[in-house]
Amino acid sequence: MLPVQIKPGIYWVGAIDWNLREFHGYVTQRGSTYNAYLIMDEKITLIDTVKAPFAEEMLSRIAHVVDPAKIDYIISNHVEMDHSGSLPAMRRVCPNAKIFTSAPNGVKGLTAHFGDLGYEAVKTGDSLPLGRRTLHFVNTAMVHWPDNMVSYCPEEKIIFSNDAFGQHYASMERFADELQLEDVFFEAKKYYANIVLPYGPQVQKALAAVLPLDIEIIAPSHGLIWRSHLSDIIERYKTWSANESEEKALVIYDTMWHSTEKMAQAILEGFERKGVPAQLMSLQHHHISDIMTPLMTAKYICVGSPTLNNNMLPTVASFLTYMKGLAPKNRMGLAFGSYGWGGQSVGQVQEALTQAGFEPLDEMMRIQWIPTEAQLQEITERIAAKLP
Ligand SMILES: Cc1cc2nc3c(=O)[nH]c(=O)nc-3n(C[C@H](O)[C@H](O)[C@H](O)COP(=O)(O)O)c2cc1C
Repeated sequence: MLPVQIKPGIYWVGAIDWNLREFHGYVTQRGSTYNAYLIMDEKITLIDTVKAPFAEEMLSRIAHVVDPAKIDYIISNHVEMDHSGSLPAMRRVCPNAKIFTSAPNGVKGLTAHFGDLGYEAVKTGDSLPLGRRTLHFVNTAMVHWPDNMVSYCPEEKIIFSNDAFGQHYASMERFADELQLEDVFFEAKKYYANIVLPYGPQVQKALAAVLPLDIEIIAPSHGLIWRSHLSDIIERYKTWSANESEEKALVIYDTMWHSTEKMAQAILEGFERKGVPAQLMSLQHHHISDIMTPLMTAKYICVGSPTLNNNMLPTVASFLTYMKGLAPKNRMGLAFGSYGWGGQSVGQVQEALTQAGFEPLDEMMRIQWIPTEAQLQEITERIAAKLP
């Protein structure tokens, strides 16, 4: 339970949630961390806290540096409870510490969650002198809640970016460059796809406000800290926030008796024929949050469901609802599936893709009962014919 010094006088004092596997519907195979940071200055300052059950872990790390009762300032960059959940515990330990949060939504949100712990409102342009250092606040509303803000320390060139640039990744290492970078980028992509994707314009606004700053370290509130490869993660955020997709395809489906699966394979072959990288993703084997990662950068999204009691399968409906909420843009969609008599599922999938704003790649593809070889070949040819 040791703190980690990230710069002289600045410590990571967060908590490691090794066993976290589910985060409001997002599968976190690698666990997560809740990152809180302690700045030792004339005003001893804590940036964010940790999820409530981890308050003791955070306090024990702080205690290695300073008596937690001596903390003067607490900055709450984000109301969500994985970062604010230990504010009541901190209030008990240091009753006179000032808690700074965004105006007005940070104050409103923290009050709704924890009652009036005594909050001081700050907004973009405000700065807080700590002694040798200062903190500057930038409101980043809707990246990804209305209250979000980030805190920047110009003397140290550190931005405490809260959820932005974070990843769910439990490890003893604190810096991204201490691990396999591709794994960290992958988790950052999964995080963006499942949490931040609906807020592209707000991310771009936040990037415009923050990127002119002189930054050496990005210290997010989950996962690894960026002290190198800053331009790599920033470039990814620019691409993801612009909803830029690649010539790649996903064929996502569920099936009861494998007919829709055969159609999915035939569609996959169509992409293969035109050299478009494609991935087959069965909803029986892939969690919807894992589908979102490749989906975020794939242009062609094909979704298949057989008909069950006049409806699409619940797994497909669940995926489509989740995807619609995350609102990927600039995509082409295709609905397909097998049926026995009414065959309503395919039209329902088609409607969901239209509602999601996807342009149709082709007419929906419906096959009664078991597809024949000839029908499967026709599917492959139709897909190939539609591709550039
Ligand atoms: C429990 C059950 C309910 C079904 N309900 C419908 C239905 O309401 N309408 C329909 O057209 N087909 C219905 N079917 C038939 C399936 O859609 C058909 O068997 C289809 O080929 C299955 O495709 P799959 O092999 O991809 O699962 C039903 C099948 C089952 C097993």
